[in-house]
Amino acid sequence: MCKAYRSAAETVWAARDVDFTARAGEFVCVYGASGSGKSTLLNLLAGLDAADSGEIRVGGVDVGTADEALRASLRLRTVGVVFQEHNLIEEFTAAENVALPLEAAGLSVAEARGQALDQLARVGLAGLEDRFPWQMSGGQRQRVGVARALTGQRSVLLADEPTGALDSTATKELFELFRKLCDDGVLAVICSHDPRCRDFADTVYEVVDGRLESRS
Ligand SMILES: Nc1ncnc2c1ncn2[C@@H]1O[C@H](COP(=O)(O)OP(=O)(O)OP(=O)(O)O)[C@@H](O)[C@H]1O
Repeated sequence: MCKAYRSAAETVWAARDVDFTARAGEFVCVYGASGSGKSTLLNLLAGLDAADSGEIRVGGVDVGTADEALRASLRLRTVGVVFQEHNLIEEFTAAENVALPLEAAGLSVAEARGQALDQLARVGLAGLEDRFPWQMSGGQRQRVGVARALTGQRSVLLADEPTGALDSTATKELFELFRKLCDDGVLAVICSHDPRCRDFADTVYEVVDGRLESRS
């Protein structure tokens, strides 16, 4: 699979001959220099951007040829994304933030809250459901983001520098959570500059000028 950004002045290869497969339960760590193509890779996997050539299959869906409705459905049912900043809605509690995509998918408020509480317990936040983001630590807020990304039985977790705003202890705890979730069957592709990510991963790649080079 290839992806280039072209302008009159230059062509930047953000993904070059990328060829990889990952399975349910696998923790994939991707690292690389700034500008090497990590975010591009995640955006392509999430169907947020389109490749120039090649095929990307996520959970049986060909992301490349899927129309916007199918890609939106993929993000609602299969793939969840976590970013460096938690992107939670400050006026909503943890449970309301996690329930939001479920209500958008058509669940009743009560059903959505029930599933949100299950997901929050899964990420270690039982008892904190009714706190607002500003009443939680950075690590706890990222866990809410992970719970939201996995609602609706989504099983593929993509994260772009999820520990970028966290201290050392919260960083290690988040990697431990990703490991636990993968042991429960989640496929996680985590882009991280933090070398500790590699200690928890099954598979490690370095992105070098858009190429994915195996490091495990
Ligand atoms: N929309 C765009 N238009 C033009 N070039 C782009 C665009 N998006 C990304 N690029 C270029 O593609 C390359 C890969 O960018 P990408 O954001 O994937 O890198 P990254 O490894 O995630 O970097 P960082 O660690 O700094 O976030 C970079 O050279 C970047 O400048």
